[in-house]
Amino acid sequence: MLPSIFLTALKLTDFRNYPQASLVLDGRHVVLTGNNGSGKTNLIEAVSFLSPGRGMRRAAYGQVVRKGAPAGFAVFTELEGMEGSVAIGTGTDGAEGTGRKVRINGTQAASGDELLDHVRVIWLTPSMDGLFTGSAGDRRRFLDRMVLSIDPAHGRRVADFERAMRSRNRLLSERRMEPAWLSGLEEQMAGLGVAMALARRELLSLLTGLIAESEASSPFPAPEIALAGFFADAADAPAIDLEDRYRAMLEEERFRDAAAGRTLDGPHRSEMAVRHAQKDMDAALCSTGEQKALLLGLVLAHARLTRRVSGHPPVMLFDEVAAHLDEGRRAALFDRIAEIGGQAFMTGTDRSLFEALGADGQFFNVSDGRIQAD
Ligand SMILES: Nc1ncnc2c1ncn2[C@@H]1O[C@H](COP(=O)(O)OP(=O)(O)OP(=O)(O)O)[C@@H](O)[C@H]1O
Repeated sequence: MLPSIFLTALKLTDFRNYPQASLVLDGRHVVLTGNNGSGKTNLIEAVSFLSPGRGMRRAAYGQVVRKGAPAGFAVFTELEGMEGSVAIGTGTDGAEGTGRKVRINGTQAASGDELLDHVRVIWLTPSMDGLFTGSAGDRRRFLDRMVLSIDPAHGRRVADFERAMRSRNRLLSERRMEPAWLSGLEEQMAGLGVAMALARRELLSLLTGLIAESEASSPFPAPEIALAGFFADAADAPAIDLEDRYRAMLEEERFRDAAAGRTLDGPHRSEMAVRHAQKDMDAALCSTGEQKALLLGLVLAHARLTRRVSGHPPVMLFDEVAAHLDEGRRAALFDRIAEIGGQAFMTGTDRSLFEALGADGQFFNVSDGRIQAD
């Protein structure tokens, strides 16, 4: 069994509907039950802040601070395995400003990406239900989050590409067509954009290999995933050729992009195509239940890949997942989680959904922003 990194303490201050909350955890799976609106999702959202970005709800800072709180919020965690602590928040530690700050072992991190050196967090939430039928942007973000777990430099790469693209868009919209300025930005976009596409391709190929390995034993349908949109047809072309091609295209399309007010083609428009392999059908055409099962299969494969690449099982957050599975699939989910080996946080309104976990679960009841061992 690979060494696990798990939360031993979680403390919240003025986070969502929690004025104060404190949990002592012992490494078992954490089960949170309670009525609708009690604060179960809020609690695991706090755990999702242990990954770069804005957490599983992509919430703005102002949304997570408890309504009426005198200052900012704080999320404090202690982790076994990294022997240290991670604190995220602002205001309450006397820090100036309103940005979200990350402190690792008491020292402010230069960027949230540093969290990936310590812990990886993966989640599945009801808001992801429409992933296959929803916007390409959501699928691209999901894909890029998966890439981060195998390649922590990916976040910076995407941010730098987008910054260069915004600068190019600004120049074009203002009709400032100075070739030297535009060429410099397009050069950056070509290098970063191709690196983005290659990192995505690598992730999908690793994930596909892993899904093929475990397909026979999985009760969840195997998703077939591929890159769609820009660079999808690039196959195994060398990076240098792709860069040349993209740079030439950007130069050629300056007037078209100026008219549109934005860069129309590029890896910022790529996304992920998912098919139900056994049915040979686009995931978007599958039934709601089949889509949920496909997504669960994808998230579990990603968890296994993260474990293989980082050397530690990820912390896994399953919001309202158990309630949508029949008894057999629920048991299979618990088995899969046990195989992966990391700490899982699971929510549901009904404690009986989790009875099969037995002594592997640490149970809490959540009621109106208060949490008690159950
Ligand atoms: N910034 C905030 N300040 C105070 N309360 C908030 C804030 N943001 C959200 N809430 C409240 O937190 C409550 C609990 O939300 P949460 O999503 O955690 O519920 P839940 O227990 O997961 O419920 P469900 O079973 O319905 O999904 C909601 O009633 C919401 O109004």
